Amino acid sequence: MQNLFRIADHEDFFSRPCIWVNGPVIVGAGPSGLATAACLRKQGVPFVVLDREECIASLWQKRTYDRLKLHLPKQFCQLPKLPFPEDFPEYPTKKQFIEYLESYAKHFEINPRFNECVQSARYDETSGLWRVKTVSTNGSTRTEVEYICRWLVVATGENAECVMPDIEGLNEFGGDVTHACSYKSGKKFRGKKVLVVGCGNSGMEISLDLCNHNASPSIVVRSTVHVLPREIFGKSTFELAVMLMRWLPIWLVDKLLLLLAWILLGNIQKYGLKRPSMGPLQVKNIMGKTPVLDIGALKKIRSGDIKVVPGIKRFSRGQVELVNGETLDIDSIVLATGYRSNVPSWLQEGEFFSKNGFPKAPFPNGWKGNAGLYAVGFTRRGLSGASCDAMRIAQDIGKVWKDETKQQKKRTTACHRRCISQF
Ligand SMILES: Cc1cc2nc3c(=O)[nH]c(=O)nc-3n(C[C@H](O)[C@H](O)[C@H](O)COP(=O)(O)OP(=O)(O)OC[C@H]3O[C@@H](n4cnc5c(N)ncnc54)[C@H](O)[C@@H]3O)c2cc1C
Ligand SMILES: NC(=O)C1=CN([C@@H]2O[C@H](COP(=O)(O)OP(=O)(O)OC[C@H]3O[C@@H](n4cnc5c(N)ncnc54)[C@H](OP(=O)(O)O)[C@@H]3O)[C@@H](O)[C@H]2O)C=CC1
Ligand SMILES: O=C(O)C(=O)Cc1c[nH]c2ccccc12
Repeated sequence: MQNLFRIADHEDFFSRPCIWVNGPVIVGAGPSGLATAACLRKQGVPFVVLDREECIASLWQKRTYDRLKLHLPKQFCQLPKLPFPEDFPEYPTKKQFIEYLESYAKHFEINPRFNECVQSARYDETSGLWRVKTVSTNGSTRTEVEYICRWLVVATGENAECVMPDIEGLNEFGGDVTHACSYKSGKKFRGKKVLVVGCGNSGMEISLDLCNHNASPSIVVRSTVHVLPREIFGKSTFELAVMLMRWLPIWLVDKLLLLLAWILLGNIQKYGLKRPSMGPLQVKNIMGKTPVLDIGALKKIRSGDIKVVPGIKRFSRGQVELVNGETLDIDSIVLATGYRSNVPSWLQEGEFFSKNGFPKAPFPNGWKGNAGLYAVGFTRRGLSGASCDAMRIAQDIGKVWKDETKQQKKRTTACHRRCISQF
């Protein structure tokens, strides 16, 4: 590793080794971190990528179910500078997407430092540098390291932690309770009555998967939900929306989408699926809540194979009591209650990021903070938003890098910071 070196005489109180990074530290080796690293590579800027897991794209490799496919067409999901292979289908499978990400990392020679969980990062005013502390564990051995760098790229994602709801009686339930991030397939739920809590894309697709494995799912819809067909007259709904957005205001695109959804799906409210008063794209933009792109759950709801139930009042042993007073016997619970950012738990900064772990400035301005701080993949616009951020960040850092390299060459002075040394 050429752009790292250990500052042997600079260890802190707990003899945590300090490592100088020549170039930015990127926290997270998911699609966002990989895209940023690839764009930096193209600019000739060295970098270090850190990830808490032992693989790239850990969300996709370890925390998603088997039947998952990308739900936006492939052209909206590929990362910068290396398109998907031509033989990929319109909606690549999770396996194909992971294969693509692996080859992407290889192509751009991105070798993350795995098993490095960032515990804190703070900007040191005196030195003008970022101090990034990590912990790695190997069995009972715990190693702490501090990385020191000039630029910090936050790429830990919108889905870093699972949201576990605090519902009365959940501890007394007694049966199997799984978060969507640990759900793999409906195989082990065959013949079981399963309560799926949450009706986003995860809750809907898991309910469908449970049906396909001969389980009996009930899905909790506690508030409202936008369901759209994944395709409208053979064309991707998302693609259609992107096209319409070029000419029309968002509220009008929303009205058209809802009209088309009504023609194709009919009135879904009669099944317990009440729509928000705001349109689907506006809800996504303002609240960050993704509309459900239906791939078959609605048909099962219509046929009664998936039962829609209102909010939960409380759980008791083997049972759930709903807000309408109904009580259901259930064997298992799947919590498809969503995810959250973990940035506030480790980044010691309050100007650029807000308390919810997202940049305060909305898209397209949430990628650059002060003092060399950047964020990639917090746009609520999926993989295409992450690609946009990555290109902007690499260009921004690349410009400074190139200017300084030019100046250094002119002066022909050896710069300590830029010296290429061995770790
Ligand atoms: C089930 C599911 C399906 C999706 N499908 C689509 C889709 O079809 N199209 C689309 O555009 N978007 C989709 N998304 C949105 C999703 O956000 C992106 O696909 C994508 O994974 C985001 O990439 P990311 O790199 O920003 O975050 P992630 O993929 O979550 O990667 C973040 C990485 O940071 C690491 N990390 C986190 N905290 C730390 C820490 N403290 N220290 C070190 N490392 C850390 C994690 O281990 C992880 O590897 C989907 C999301 C989910 C949950
Ligand atoms: N094929 C694909 O590409 C897929 C993509 N995804 C993406 O992953 C991201 C995360 O999706 P998802 O995991 O569905 O999370 P979401 O945040 O989209 O949905 C969470 C759901 O849980 C509900 N909820 C939360 N707490 C409770 C509670 N206490 N009681 C009842 N309901 C509750 C929410 O209801 P409320 O709205 O009332 O708060 C909401 O319906 C999204 O961007 C999604 O598009 C997910 C799956 C598949
Ligand atoms: O799948 C996701 O989570 C996404 O964020 C992809 C996405 C971005 N913008 C959208 C609008 C409608 C449906 C999905 C998306």
